[in-house]
Amino acid sequence: MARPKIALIGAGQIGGTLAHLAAIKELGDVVLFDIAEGTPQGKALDIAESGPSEGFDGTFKGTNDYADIAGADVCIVTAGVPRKPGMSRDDLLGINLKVMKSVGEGIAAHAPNAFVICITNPLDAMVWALQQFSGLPAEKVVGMAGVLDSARFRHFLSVEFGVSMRDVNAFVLGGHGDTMVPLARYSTVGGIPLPDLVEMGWTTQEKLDAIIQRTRDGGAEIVGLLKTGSAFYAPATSAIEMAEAYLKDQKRVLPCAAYVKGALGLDGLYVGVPTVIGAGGIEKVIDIKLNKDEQAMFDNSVNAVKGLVEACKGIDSTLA
Ligand SMILES: NC(=O)c1ccc[n+]([C@@H]2O[C@H](COP(=O)([O-])OP(=O)(O)OC[C@H]3O[C@@H](n4cnc5c(N)ncnc54)[C@H](O)[C@@H]3O)[C@@H](O)[C@H]2O)c1
Ligand SMILES: O=C(O)C[C@H](O)C(=O)O
Repeated sequence: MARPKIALIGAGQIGGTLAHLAAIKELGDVVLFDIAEGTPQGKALDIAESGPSEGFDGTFKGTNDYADIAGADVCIVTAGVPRKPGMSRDDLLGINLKVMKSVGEGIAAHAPNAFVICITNPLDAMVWALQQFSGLPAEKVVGMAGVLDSARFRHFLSVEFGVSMRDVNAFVLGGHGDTMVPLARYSTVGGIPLPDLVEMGWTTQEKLDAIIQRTRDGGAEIVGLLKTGSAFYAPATSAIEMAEAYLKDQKRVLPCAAYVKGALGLDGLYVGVPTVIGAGGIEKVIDIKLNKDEQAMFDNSVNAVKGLVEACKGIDSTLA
């Protein structure tokens, strides 16, 4: 059977890391696309030349021509601009919306059957716009954010509790911005929910609150340290986890920015929710039950995302 084809739209920091991870995990043949001439070609060749030592098979092509993504099974989109210190993700909306238009048209023309994972910020609005511009089915177009935000939460918790990250599970829902909703009640260490761990005296509510806030600020913390760009290792790993779930029909339960109509009281919006990813793309949105406080935080986040979607419609009248 032929290897799957993975198209990476954007060959910057995340795009290059995605290509390297896809190579090491032997997920398929990789095409790196970018408007910058030489960058995708150089990264593709560099990664291919690591093959003999690493011992992977697969082909790696860099290109500036959308025709080369033809027939891709998965497209992962990082094309656009990252924020700089002092900026919010939302400040990228105008510039990255234009990028989503050209990327959506490129995917529609050459890879209409692909499972598309958007990473470009501001994430929830950009994945919505990408689905609109490409016209692909909503269950095949999804945004990566919840896996990353939850991984940050899990990492901070594992350090606090002094346990393996493998035994920490966490869910962060809502929009990928300052209003994101880390759900303590649905997050566990060794299967024990965080509120119970506070009651047991293993940590304090103050420490847990600080970890939740650090999770919300996780992207900005890295932007502040790097100064010239944003996180790329953990974002790439998170998107590869989603791509692998699709390619191997793993039925993974992952928090993603999915199109939600009906569940969680939503009437057609891309926002972070628990999903099941398998060969059908987003096969299920889990209609998680929230308590009053959680619902208020989720509603606040939903409203922030709705505001960004309206802003997109104001910029590009074809979206209205
Ligand atoms: N969703 C998340 O959790 C998450 C996490 C990290 C970063 N991001 C976002 O991902 C995006 C990419 O981040 P990065 O660090 O890889 O940035 P980067 O600047 O390193 O790479 C972006 C690449 O996009 C290319 N590009 C620009 N316009 C293009 C177009 N029209 N078509 C094709 N390629 C184009 C650029 O040439 C560049 O190589 C940013 O918007 C960033 O904010 C999101
Ligand atoms: O914070 C950013 O600008 C990038 C990304 O959204 C992240 O969370 O790392």
